[in-house]
Amino acid sequence: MIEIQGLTKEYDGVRVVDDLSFEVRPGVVTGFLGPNGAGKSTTLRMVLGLDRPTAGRALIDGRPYRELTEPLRRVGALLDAHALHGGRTARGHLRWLAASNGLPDRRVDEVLAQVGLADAAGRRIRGFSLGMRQRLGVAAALLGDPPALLLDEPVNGLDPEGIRWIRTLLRDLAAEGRAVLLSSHLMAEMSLTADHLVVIGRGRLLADAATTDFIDRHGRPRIRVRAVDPTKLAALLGGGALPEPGADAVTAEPAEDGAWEVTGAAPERIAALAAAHGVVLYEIAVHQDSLEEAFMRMTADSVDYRAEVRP
Ligand SMILES: Nc1ncnc2c1ncn2[C@@H]1O[C@H](COP(=O)(O)OP(=O)(O)OP(=O)(O)O)[C@@H](O)[C@H]1O
Repeated sequence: MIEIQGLTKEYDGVRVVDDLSFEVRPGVVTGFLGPNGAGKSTTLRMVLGLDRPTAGRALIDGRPYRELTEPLRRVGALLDAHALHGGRTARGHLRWLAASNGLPDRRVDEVLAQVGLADAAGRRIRGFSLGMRQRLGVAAALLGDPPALLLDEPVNGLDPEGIRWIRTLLRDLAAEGRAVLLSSHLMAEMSLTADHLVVIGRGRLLADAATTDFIDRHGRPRIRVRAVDPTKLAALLGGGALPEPGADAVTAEPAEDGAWEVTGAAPERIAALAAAHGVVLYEIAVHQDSLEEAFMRMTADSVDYRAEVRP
């Protein structure tokens, strides 16, 4: 379990992480999202004791990272896949890490196999592709078999097979009861991997919710409608038949192939209206926004919100 409590970081008087509080719970993949410069990496560095908070604290199993006696057994991290000694072999790098952290040598070959690098174990890291470096970084994070994992952009540089591999790996690690925190800008991937989302903007917490709840809350379902006679449908929906007095904003816009897209009205109501006007529908389908659309809408809202609270 990772607990972030009132975490704050200022650089030269500028707050880049601002009173942030959230938990990364065991058994769950938590996605950590935010626009560029939102403060994600700074937060992860503070959790790992690489940066000192200006205020607040980050706890791993109840203790700050710097107080952990065997840190690699408590938390594994992938921060920057480039920060590797190129002259070492993959196995050499992991053996050095295991030895300096009091971890059994047998773990080295176990994690190399787990990340699919067994065949490249004896090769020097400088010849590794970015994807191979990412896998080696994941191997290092897993070396101490830790109950918590932090991964900053782990799919960076991975091909589609690698992306699928990491998704399955992270979901399996969470299913084993580990707490997994994952940052990524790839929204489609995030929506497939993360059960829970923590979203920050300019260092502040914007959302802490189950992924499905986040999309339901910030996405806007659209109802796609098609009729046997598109002209009749256009006359009905384009003629403003849908909005009722006092109703929430209802929009009806033409889409391709004579279809219309309606927001703000229930599908039952659209079907009933069409039936009442003798318009025969042959398609009526609800489309929920993707995580990306929900995220864009949410962070756009947050810009307005910040404009209100910050002069
Ligand atoms: N050592 C530092 N000194 C001064 N400012 C810093 C330092 N490290 C980060 N910052 C600033 O803090 C802010 C947050 O940066 P951070 O890298 O944490 O964001 P991020 O959410 O990880 O962004 P990205 O998605 O681009 O990786 C940025 O404005 C950055 O310029």
